[in-house]
Amino acid sequence: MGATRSDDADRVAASSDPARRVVAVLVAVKDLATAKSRLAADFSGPERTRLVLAMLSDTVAAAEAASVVDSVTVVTPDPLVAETARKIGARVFDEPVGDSAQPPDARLNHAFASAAALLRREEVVGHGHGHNSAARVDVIALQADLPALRPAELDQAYISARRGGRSLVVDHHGSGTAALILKDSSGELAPLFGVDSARRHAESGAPKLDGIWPGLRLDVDTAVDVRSAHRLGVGPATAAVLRSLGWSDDASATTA
Ligand SMILES: Nc1nc2c(ncn2[C@@H]2O[C@H](COP(=O)(O)OP(=O)(O)OP(=O)(O)O)[C@@H](O)[C@H]2O)c(=O)[nH]1
Ligand SMILES: C=C(OP(=O)(O)O)C(=O)O
Repeated sequence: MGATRSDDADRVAASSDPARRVVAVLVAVKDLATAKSRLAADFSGPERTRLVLAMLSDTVAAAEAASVVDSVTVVTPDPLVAETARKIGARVFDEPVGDSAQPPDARLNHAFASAAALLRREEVVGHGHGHNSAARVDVIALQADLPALRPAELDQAYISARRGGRSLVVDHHGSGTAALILKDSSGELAPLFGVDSARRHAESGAPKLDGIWPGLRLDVDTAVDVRSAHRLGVGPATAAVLRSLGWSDDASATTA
């Protein structure tokens, strides 16, 4: 949502441009009680909650600042996540509290798939107002825990994504998916997040995008990842939480 794309004049222009594509970022966050369990050995429950919300805030802010992005939507069953997301300008899709018999990855993929389908059914992305049947919606399903994400990384990944289907940004481990991009296609997002998702997304036809995007690829799951992100340079919300936990800003990079 770079400086000029989100104002009213642009929306009017967009509604009269049949070729214009709308780019919607979609972020999924599970309930805070179970989020980031792999950080439990290093951070208390309340610290994890603050960290998850801060990383979400920095991820959403960076996505909102990307020039190619028109809207950011957070899909979550958690009211505090929803409140945080709204405060920073994201839309929220409330997800029904999951069926505990359903495997966690299935819940996540269902949340992404149904939110993507809903976004693409809407005639106008933005705040759901207006009538722009010509709008075509591209979807970037993005991890919620990318505190070192730079807007330009997301711009470059979207621009390099292939048209007519899905593309994949592999995470820093090489096994997970940092982003799944559906561009200029009437096909489905068909998300396959979960263990080994990079391989499964690739095998299902999504090419892996090349690019030096350390912040985009650095999804934070473990304490080692927190340290890597801190060194790379995290956004202001995450920096504030880590500072409050005694982490020195000197350890983090200062480059934008
Ligand atoms: N909306 C929604 N988001 C989910 C769901 N399951 C996982 N997510 C989100 O998807 C991303 C990856 O999920 P996981 O790696 O399973 O969970 P995590 O909280 O990051 O970390 P761990 O608990 O350590 O596995 C995180 O942003 C989660 O919050 C779900 O059922 N619904
Ligand atoms: C669910 C995924 O992420 P994580 O690394 O957070 O488990 C994934 O990469 O598909």
